[in-house]
Amino acid sequence: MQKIKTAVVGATGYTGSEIVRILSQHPRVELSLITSESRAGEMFSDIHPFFAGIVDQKLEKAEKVAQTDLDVVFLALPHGVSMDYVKQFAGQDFRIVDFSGDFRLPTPEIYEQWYPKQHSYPEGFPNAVYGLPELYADRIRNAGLVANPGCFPTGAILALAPLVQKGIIKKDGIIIDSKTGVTGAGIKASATNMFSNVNDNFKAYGVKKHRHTIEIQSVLEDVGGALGPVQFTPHLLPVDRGILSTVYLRPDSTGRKLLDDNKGKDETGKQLLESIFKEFYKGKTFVRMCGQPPALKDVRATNYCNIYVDYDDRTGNIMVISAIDNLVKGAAGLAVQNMNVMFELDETSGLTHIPVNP
Ligand SMILES: NC(=O)C1=CN([C@@H]2O[C@H](COP(=O)(O)OP(=O)(O)OC[C@H]3O[C@@H](n4cnc5c(N)ncnc54)[C@H](OP(=O)(O)O)[C@@H]3O)[C@@H](O)[C@H]2O)C=CC1
Ligand SMILES: CC(=O)N[C@@H](CCC(=O)OP(=O)(O)O)C(=O)O
Repeated sequence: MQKIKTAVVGATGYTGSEIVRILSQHPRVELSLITSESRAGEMFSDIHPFFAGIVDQKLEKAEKVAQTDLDVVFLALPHGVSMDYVKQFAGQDFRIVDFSGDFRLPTPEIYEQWYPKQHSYPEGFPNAVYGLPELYADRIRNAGLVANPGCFPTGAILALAPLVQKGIIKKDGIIIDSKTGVTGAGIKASATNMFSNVNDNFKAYGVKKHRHTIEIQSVLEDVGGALGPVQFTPHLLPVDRGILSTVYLRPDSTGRKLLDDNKGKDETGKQLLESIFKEFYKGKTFVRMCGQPPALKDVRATNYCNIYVDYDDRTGNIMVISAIDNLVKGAAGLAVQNMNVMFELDETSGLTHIPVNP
């Protein structure tokens, strides 16, 4: 059977090397090209010795992309850099999955309100499809440019979409509290994420202004209509990988009636909420509804998103807790899942890893 010819641009970084890890074991993929601008000419496995004997392939410059026969190109590049590559590759035969935030938002104007750069390729927006297959598989199937979601938005949107669509929560006052591992910040340690500042420590950052706020808000509004401003706060955990998000919601009058009517009956509020999620994610292998709050190690190094939902009848809050691996379901695994959808493979192809725990 013919293999899908793939390239990874920016393969030395955290998400770039993570997608090389996944693609190198994908039964339907040929890893045709891996690139780096700063390390071109070097062996990938010399830079990342954990690939020794597995991916002993030379890194090329990205200019090699245009000269290579490819079906799909993964751009594992920073925001503000990706857009120039997407522009440069316009009109080529291959399809693109972009890991950055450059094409995730509805318009270039909104992008420029939340990212510190003028967009160099606004013409790319109408063709970009938001790459969350649990919501948009039909759009992704034929897309030329897939904007792979941000890591926080993936966990937060999967935790919220079923209830937003069902229309049983108040549109105002959605609170998302997320905790992430350090690899979310990329391979180059800044003062914020250097060992001595992260180890044995914990703090919030991006308060009131993190760019993922608008990404989460835009997608949820696409799913369920206008919402009041979403409150999103990320925190930096002293762990390598993983994002745990806790979402607090108020049921609206319909939701409250549904939940309160259930008091003392066979089906508790928790079970009622779970049934909404199970219905919404029917047939979606990578979303797992759990009977207990998830832990990061329940999903580590896998494409799973584990979700716990509950109703607290003391406070009247609905709580949803989700866990993902930021490098897999939050980036590289999701990109491969998107590729599987685009090339009409089984969605789980190459993504059947079991979590590493402990
Ligand atoms: N880390 C995460 O958990 C997630 C990251 N993302 C997004 O994925 C993208 C990559 O992130 P991540 O892997 O963490 O980042 P890293 O910093 O780890 O890697 C970025 C890569 O981009 C390359 N690069 C940097 N600047 C340039 C440039 N000017 N031209 C060409 N190549 C360049 C570097 O390669 P070299 O120096 O070898 O050329 C490096 O390999 C980002 O857009 C990020 O926001 C999305 C979801 C989750
Ligand atoms: C720890 C840390 O710094 N995390 C990053 C998450 C980046 C990410 O993965 O998402 P994008 O693709 O949108 O950049 C941050 O908060 O900016």
